[in-house]
Amino acid sequence: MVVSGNDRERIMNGFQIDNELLRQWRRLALIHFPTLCQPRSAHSHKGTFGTLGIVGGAEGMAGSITLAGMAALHCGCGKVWLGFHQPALPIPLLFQQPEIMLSTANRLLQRSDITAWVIGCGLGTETSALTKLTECLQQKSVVPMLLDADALNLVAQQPALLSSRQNQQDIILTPHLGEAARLLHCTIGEIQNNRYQAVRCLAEKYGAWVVLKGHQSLIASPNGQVQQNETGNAGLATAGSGDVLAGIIGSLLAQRIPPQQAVYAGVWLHGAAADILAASEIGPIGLCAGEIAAAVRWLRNRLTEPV
Ligand SMILES: NC(=O)C1=CN([C@@H]2O[C@H](COP(=O)(O)OP(=O)(O)OC[C@H]3O[C@@H](n4cnc5c(N)ncnc54)[C@H](OP(=O)(O)O)[C@@H]3O)[C@@H](O)[C@H]2O)[C@@H](O)CC1
Ligand SMILES: Nc1ncnc2c1ncn2[C@@H]1O[C@H](COP(=O)(O)OP(=O)(O)O)[C@@H](O)[C@H]1O
Ligand SMILES: [Mg+2]
Repeated sequence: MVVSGNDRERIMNGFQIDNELLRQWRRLALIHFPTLCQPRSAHSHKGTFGTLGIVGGAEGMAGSITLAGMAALHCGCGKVWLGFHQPALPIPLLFQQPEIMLSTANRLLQRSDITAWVIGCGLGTETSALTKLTECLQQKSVVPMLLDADALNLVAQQPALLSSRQNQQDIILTPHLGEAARLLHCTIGEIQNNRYQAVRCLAEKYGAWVVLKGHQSLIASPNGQVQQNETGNAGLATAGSGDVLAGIIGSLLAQRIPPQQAVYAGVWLHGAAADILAASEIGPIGLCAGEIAAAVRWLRNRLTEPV
């Protein structure tokens, strides 16, 4: 592919982005998420960038926890521990029994180095998951926690699960329209027609940050302030892109970025990565989780360069 010689386009690692757009994004990031624009110290080590604990990956859904973990590392956190399913150990399917998975999650819960949690990627909804979720929520060390997918479905069944948590302000919920409808006990159509009211209602009901995912996702703060995200495209309409978002936001939380920055930055990076891919030779159709995570990494590195 012939690349125009002027400074408007730049091909790096297979990604292309208009330099003026990149300058705009850098200026926006410097204002709204300045932490993302700081280059790394030469003396950093993996502990510098925090540890994300991910609980999920129930039988048959190991992919979701792996996608979230991969995305988290691409977005810069130092370590990721997966509870329930250890993809590094090729556990044959027959060994993916709840008791084995629970023992893995129990070991994870004992760790003292976890700086943020993601609960729910493929959590499944059998009672052991509920037990695990409850224990995670009541963790003595109150670190930020993102709930996605089946964790949201469990909270929809048992709203009191969240009330046990001391500081709701460091909880992030990331429902798509289907999960939001379950949380609000209404139809998807009602959510679709009243997105701002729905996301605000969820944030106030649970006292948490809420991302109502979809085209131009909405983000509500615990006190009901709503912002609309302007990045992203329909290339994200593929299975796993929500798990990747959970990994991205979880990664930023694990890096000790405050929830209000981590939520906005995570949703913005996720959509911007999809926009980079859609504008490249790849095109918008069928973006896969690995490409989105790689584009997030590429963009994070560009944001640390001078405007
Ligand atoms: N590789 C793996 O292991 C993966 C595992 N995963 C794990 O699978 C679990 C189930 O997650 P899930 O989102 O696939 O199913 P679920 O929440 O029951 O939604 C289906 C229902 O809701 C609707 N609906 C959904 N989205 C909507 C939207 N945006 N806007 C509107 N409607 C929407 C949808 O509508 P329909 O398809 O009927 O049009 C249907 O009615 C979860 O734990 C997740 O982590 C996945 O992450 C993928 C990769
Ligand atoms: N048409 C679209 N435009 C922009 N973003 C989209 C679109 N469709 C889906 N997305 C994004 O993709 C992700 C889908 O999340 P989710 O449905 O939970 O996926 P999964 O559970 O399969 O990983 C969300 O972040 C959502 O905002
Ligand atoms: Mg999902």
